[in-house]
Amino acid sequence: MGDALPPQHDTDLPASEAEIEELRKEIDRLDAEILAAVKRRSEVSQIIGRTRMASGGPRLVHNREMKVLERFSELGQEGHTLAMLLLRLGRGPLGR
Ligand SMILES: O=C(O)C(=O)C[C@]1(C(=O)O)C=C[C@@H](O)C=C1
Repeated sequence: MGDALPPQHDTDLPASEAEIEELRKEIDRLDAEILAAVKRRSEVSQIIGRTRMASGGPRLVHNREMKVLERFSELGQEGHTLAMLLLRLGRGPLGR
């Protein structure tokens, strides 16, 4: 990941045009990975939810949701928002 590039530090000069191009490619690759992971996460979450409800269980599991929120809280308030969105995506169209 990014091993063709020199180490980057906050004090470095801005990246060259060529480096910007490489970095944008890295962003494009990361976005594709993130999108695939979010789609899969939503599928898995919906499978669990449907299975639980089919056997009479609750739609939501509070302590699991707390764990997800905690996990993303290292990113601060935006991490909390991101975790909430992931949980909403997992609920599917009926859960919003
Ligand atoms: O872990 C579960 O039991 C799930 O149903 C998954 C999940 C999630 O998306 O993380 C979704 C809904 C629940 O309220 C808690 C967690």
